[in-house]
Amino acid sequence: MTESPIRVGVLGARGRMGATVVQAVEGAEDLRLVAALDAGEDLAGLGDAQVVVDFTHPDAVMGNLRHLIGHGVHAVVGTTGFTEERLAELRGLLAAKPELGVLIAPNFALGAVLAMRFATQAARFYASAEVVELHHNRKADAPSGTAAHTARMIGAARAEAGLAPGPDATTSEVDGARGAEVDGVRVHSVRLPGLVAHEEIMFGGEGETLTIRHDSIDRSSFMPGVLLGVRTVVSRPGLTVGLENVLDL
Ligand SMILES: NC(=O)C1=CN([C@@H]2O[C@H](COP(=O)(O)OP(=O)(O)OC[C@H]3O[C@@H](n4cnc5c(N)ncnc54)[C@H](O)[C@@H]3O)[C@@H](O)[C@H]2O)C=CC1
Ligand SMILES: O=C(O)C1=N[C@H](C(=O)O)C[C@H](O)C1
Repeated sequence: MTESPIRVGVLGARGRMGATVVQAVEGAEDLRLVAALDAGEDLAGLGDAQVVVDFTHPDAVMGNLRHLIGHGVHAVVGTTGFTEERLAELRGLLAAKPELGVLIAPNFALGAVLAMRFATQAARFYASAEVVELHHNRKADAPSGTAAHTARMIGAARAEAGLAPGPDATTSEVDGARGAEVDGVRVHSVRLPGLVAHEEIMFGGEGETLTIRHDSIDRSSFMPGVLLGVRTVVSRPGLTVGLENVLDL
């Protein structure tokens, strides 16, 4: 007996990512697109979607998730802007819906997930680490969700290894020249037309540096991860943050 396709809705369907997800879902035999909504459209239009993919805006995503969880719909979320407070609220909402899954991934590209994992492995061996992320100039948030997630993973690995802050002789600085600090790791954001999504994770130690770089040169790079998320989330209850958990890295 063949299984019926998973019914999928997309929020942010007219955006750069949402439109790409709509195409990817339409091209997958085991998935069926049942709704494609954008800003200003009633969430009732999601109909009988089992899983909703959200690529909207950091200001919109929590409202969408409250609605989805309230209506018993699984969610795969690429939208950025998640803080510990937001994650705690979602865990609270999901506690009342033990069968429901929400997967939030700051980055759905396989290479980006691997780069973060490699960086976490390298972190304890180097005195200093800094992250540079480079994106198209229509991006709303800085630093990128990926860079913030990377910095948090490196920060946790450094703390576990008992590393002191990296040596830095800077005594005078133009505001922002040394980037933003996320969990003790400096993060620098570049915005340029022509770019898609890029990240360099740089480590410095005694007489050497290590650079781990990932480039998404097309938004199709995110689609295998998004589709994997849709297929996985229906049988993965609770809140999962990071595609690395689905890939068992
Ligand atoms: N996790 C990942 O792998 C990736 C995450 N992103 C993130 O996804 C988000 C969207 O990125 P883009 O597609 O480049 O932005 P975009 O601006 O091209 O698209 C966002 C779309 O969402 C719509 N929207 C806004 N509020 C909405 C609401 N309440 N309900 C339904 N639709 C709404 C907008 O009208 C727009 O069409 C950003 O947070 C970005 O950082 C982007 C690429 C990959
Ligand atoms: O806005 C984007 O484009 C991207 N957003 C995500 C992020 O903020 O990390 C993922 C990827 O970098 C593309």
